Amino acid sequence: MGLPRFTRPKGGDANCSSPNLYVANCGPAVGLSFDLIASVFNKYGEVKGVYAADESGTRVIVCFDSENSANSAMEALHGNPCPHLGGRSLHIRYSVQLSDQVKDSVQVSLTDSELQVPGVYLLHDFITVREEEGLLAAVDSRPWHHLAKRRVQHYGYEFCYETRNVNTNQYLGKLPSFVSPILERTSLFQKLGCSGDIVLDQLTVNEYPTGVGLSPHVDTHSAFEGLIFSLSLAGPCIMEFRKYSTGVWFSKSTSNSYDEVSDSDGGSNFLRKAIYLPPRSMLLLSGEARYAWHHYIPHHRVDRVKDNVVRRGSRRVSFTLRKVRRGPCQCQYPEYCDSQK
Ligand SMILES: O=C(O)CCC(=O)C(=O)O
Ligand SMILES: [Fe+2]
Repeated sequence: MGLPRFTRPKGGDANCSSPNLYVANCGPAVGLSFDLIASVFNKYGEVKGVYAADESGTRVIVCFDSENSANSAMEALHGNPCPHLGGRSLHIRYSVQLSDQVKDSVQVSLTDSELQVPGVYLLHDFITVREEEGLLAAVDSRPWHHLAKRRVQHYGYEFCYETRNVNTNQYLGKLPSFVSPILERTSLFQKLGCSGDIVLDQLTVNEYPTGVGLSPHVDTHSAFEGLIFSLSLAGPCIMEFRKYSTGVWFSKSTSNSYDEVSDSDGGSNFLRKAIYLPPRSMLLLSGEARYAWHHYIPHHRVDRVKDNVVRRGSRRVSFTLRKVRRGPCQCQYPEYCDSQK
């Protein structure tokens, strides 16, 4: 099923009758499934579909077969606590045409082969649930460094968000032993045809509260070598990949900590793809994906994945494993490369 082509009405549009209703204060983020919402609205006429109105998870579009049905539902349900929807008071308006945000959505792939970004590899269930618990306990027992919207830990070398680089003279020591099994297992990617000797010496642990993402960026070429691994723990997210038509080695965002970003970035001068990263999956960025594509985690509480709406967990923790570069980058993508500027 495609995305709905309706949105919240603005100004005078609110009074225009329509078979489609914009319903606020209900949705998957407050524990009300689309099926449940459809069953309640079905009492007033045939519901053709219930869709996320935006990424909040608390606003939906209910599409009826006729304006009459929508009118009846509006009269009965607007502003009143609804016992079948957790007693919530619904705020309902008639819905109008296609929003930019909906137009802005991108199909989300489940696998690397479906994604078709050269150099992206994704292995599901890279670690077990037990291992995941162990890794989360290990990092939770260590001090977190607070950024504006998320918390981080650095091992091996500190990553400096102002310069987007590492200070190679400041070695923090070997990577902690709790990542050793993961480091060993990265050899699985070689079997997938990903070449390169993998001696990783830098780990950044990111903890994203629900709804927090990461602005579009290319990991600085001069800071890290060509393989970047990212293990997802605790909660899922989607990662979007953008290939800009003109090379920009620095992030599109103005923020140093990768925190601030507008979800809508025009969208016309770049190619967009997205992949779903479930907990315990390991992502590898190599080659073109690592050097020439921006990666980005949209700031969503819920993600649309195929025909499902997937809620982000209460947090997502990622382990990004990289190898610090010792000389200038000599990649094949000079237009994206800070070493070759
Ligand atoms: O959280 C992630 O999976 C990605 C983190 C990332 O891109 C980075 O630290 O540069
Ligand atoms: Fe990154």
